[in-house]
Amino acid sequence: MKFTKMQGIGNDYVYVNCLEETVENPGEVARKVSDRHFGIGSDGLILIKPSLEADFEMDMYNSDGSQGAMCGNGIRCVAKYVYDYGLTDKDEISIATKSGIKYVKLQVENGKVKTVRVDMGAPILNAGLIPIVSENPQVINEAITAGGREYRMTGVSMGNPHAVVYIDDVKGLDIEKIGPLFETHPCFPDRVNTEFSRVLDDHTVEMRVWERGAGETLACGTGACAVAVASILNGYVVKDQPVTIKLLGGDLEIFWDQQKNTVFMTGPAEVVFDGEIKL
Ligand SMILES: N[C@H](CCC[C@H](N)C(=O)O)C(=O)O
Repeated sequence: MKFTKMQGIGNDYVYVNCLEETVENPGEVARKVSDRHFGIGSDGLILIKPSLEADFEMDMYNSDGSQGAMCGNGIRCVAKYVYDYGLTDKDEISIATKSGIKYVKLQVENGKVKTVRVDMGAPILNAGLIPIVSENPQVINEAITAGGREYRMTGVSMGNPHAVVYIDDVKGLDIEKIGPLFETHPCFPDRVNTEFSRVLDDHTVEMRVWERGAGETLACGTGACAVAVASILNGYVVKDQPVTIKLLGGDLEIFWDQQKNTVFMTGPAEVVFDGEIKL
């Protein structure tokens, strides 16, 4: 199977052009190729497919083989792939995902995509739709107990579920211990991606993420969007202006246009190498 390894601020996936390759049992393939010792090494597998409703389709799988509904760092790399590898010459493209069609704008330099701006769509705040079990219609700064400690969380879906938790010491967090406790917490029926965040100033938030189905990754695009939305809802950062989200792998610029109620994410996408693997 031919593949291209790509990364968006360190959130790395194996990309397969399914206009040329056929991938049977993608969940199993994701588990196999993601292994950083016996496989290629990645946070998961992303299939680039033809689409009848959009220019292309993105089909994303976490490293545990579970299918994700949306992937922010992944969609930027899909956009780069289809332009740089000659599948399109358009600099504005539509990509169908399990959480709807997303529209992306490419910033091209010397014939290659450098950065991508994605319209990530409207944040979903209704608890039942995220989903988060709560007696409140929205989960804003709500108490949750995990590992015998109480945290305050804000729930946001960007097509996939996120719990944004504000803590004082992001760098020193034992995320390997607390991350799984959130991921499998009974109040998240579909599991959850958890962003452990600290507000640095009224335009900047730092975060680390424990991803559903992948563990700690260096970055999470949908998670960065969730953190920006949660930080605005809690009044921690300015409204109607871009917010910088600082992740282990780099920064993303997030702008929640509350007039249009849609979230824009802007960031880089890089090719690491092309390869072929015998499955
Ligand atoms: N683990 C996520 C999918 C990947 C999201 C993340 N890598 C991003 O960039 O948005 C989930 O199961 O919902």
